[in-house]
Amino acid sequence: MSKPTNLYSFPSVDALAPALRAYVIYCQEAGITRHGVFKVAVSGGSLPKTLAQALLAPPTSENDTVKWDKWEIFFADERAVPLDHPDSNYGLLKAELLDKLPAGTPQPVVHPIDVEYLDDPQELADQYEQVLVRSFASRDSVKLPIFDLLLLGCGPDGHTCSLFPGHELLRETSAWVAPIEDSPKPPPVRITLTLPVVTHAVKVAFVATGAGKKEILKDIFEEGKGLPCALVNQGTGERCSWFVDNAAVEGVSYPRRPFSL
Ligand SMILES: O=C(O)[C@H](O)[C@@H](O)[C@H](O)[C@H](O)COP(=O)(O)O
Repeated sequence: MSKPTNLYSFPSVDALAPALRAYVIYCQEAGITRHGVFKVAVSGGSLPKTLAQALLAPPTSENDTVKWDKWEIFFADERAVPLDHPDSNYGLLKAELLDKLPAGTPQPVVHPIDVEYLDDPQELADQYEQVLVRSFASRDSVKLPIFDLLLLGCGPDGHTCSLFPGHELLRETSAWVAPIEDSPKPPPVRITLTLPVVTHAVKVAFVATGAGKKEILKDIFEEGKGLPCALVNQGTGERCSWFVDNAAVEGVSYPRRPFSL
């Protein structure tokens, strides 16, 4: 039986950001040690902004370095829209983070969706799965891709990636990437990593901030209720860490841990 998920709570987003940075750099170093690169997937929503606050801060020591040229960035979920559309998660990450890297920064490899397939969600997902197959193929017997880190958000209904409560996609067992055409959160057509891929990652980090999350965090941490975020917690145990502010966990009885690596 794995140990329980880590819940780290901070007084504010400003206090959370340096811890998130330290955690991401820890995962980066572990990835580089393992296979020379850092394979990370990110969600949309409020995450890219908080991530930017964490990662664009000046380094405080020699070990506190984001090695962008070792990063391979994937999308944990993406909306079926052009890359310059306001709903694009790629566009969001680019605007919030990638475009703000200081001039001369060695660039990460970024894997957006192939917009040629926007009109065919299944093909869009299959093509993105092929991107993963190519990227992870050098690893021994790849039954599932093993991301070094997944950086995820939590929706007010308990969804994560584009895995929504009660949706049949939660029962997907074979695809790595799946289409969804009836997302309750607009826009309706998206692709998403599937639950087996999410729970197979070396580490999973959720970032959830603001009082708007406290009711659902109660459900996720106290009762589970089969919510997608709770399923990730159950499938990953101590490999999963939540970075939240106090407002998001007010009244949640699950024990917080002091942040440490
Ligand atoms: O494309 C998306 O819609 C996101 O990937 C989604 O899974 C998001 O992470 C959550 O909805 C949390 O969003 P907030 O952080 O904005 O609440």
